[in-house]
Amino acid sequence: MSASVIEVEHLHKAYGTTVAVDDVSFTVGPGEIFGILGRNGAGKTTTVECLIGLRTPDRGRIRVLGRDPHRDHEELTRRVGVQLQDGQLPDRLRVGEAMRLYQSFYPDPADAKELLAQLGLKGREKTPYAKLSGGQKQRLSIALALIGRPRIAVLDELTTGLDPHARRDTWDLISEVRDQGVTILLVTHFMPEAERLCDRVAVIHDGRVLVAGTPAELTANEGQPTLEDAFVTLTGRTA
Ligand SMILES: Nc1ncnc2c1ncn2[C@@H]1O[C@H](COP(=O)(O)OP(=O)(O)OP(=O)(O)O)[C@@H](O)[C@H]1O
Repeated sequence: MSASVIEVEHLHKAYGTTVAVDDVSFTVGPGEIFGILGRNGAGKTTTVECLIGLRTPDRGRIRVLGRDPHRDHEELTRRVGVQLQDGQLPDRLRVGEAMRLYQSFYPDPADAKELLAQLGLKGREKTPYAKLSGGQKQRLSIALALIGRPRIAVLDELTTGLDPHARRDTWDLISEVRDQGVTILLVTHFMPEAERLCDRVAVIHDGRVLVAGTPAELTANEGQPTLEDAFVTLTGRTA
């Protein structure tokens, strides 16, 4: 028996001769906001894609809510919300239509109007996806990740492209979502976001976990003033 909602043990994944993930292990507890940090190409996306069943690991064991992401993909799809990357929705799909479409995938979806208002998209229901600004697209992708009332939300580059006001509103929303018991996996290079939101983080470098702990532990262990300084020191040292 384990209390973890996400367990990754000795994950390994290569693309041909490129080893993207090389023996990555970590666990995430219920209601935690867990950050996966790393430079470009570190192996973050590959790790997350294995976690949500989009890729099959070469080796290692993954359990999400006690299930195997590959074998139990369909069941997990209903319980894990994933933020889409830019450009993954049809240009002509309207905001309200996208929300209704995603609501139809889940047994007990959240209220679309309320969620859009929380994300600053009130009154945008009739706007086609292509006519949204970059920040509005980003906020719609967060709304779609949360519409199914997931047990786990996987958020990749949560606030990239958002202005400071929208970013702070989004951070507040994510904190509220977590307070409702949702576990959050946050993939980011934006250290102030990780410092502000994450209970624990893992720094991935060249497909391996360099360190894991609270942002305060990592910062203190490196003797640095901020998580960003600690991150640069840690990942620069091994470059
Ligand atoms: N589909 C693919 N085919 C071949 N190589 C890939 C593929 N996807 C990723 N890679 C390689 O695997 C390594 C890890 O990539 P990954 O996308 O997991 O990193 P990342 O940490 O998410 O990077 P970024 O922050 O730039 O998104 C990189 O060397 C990348 O070039």
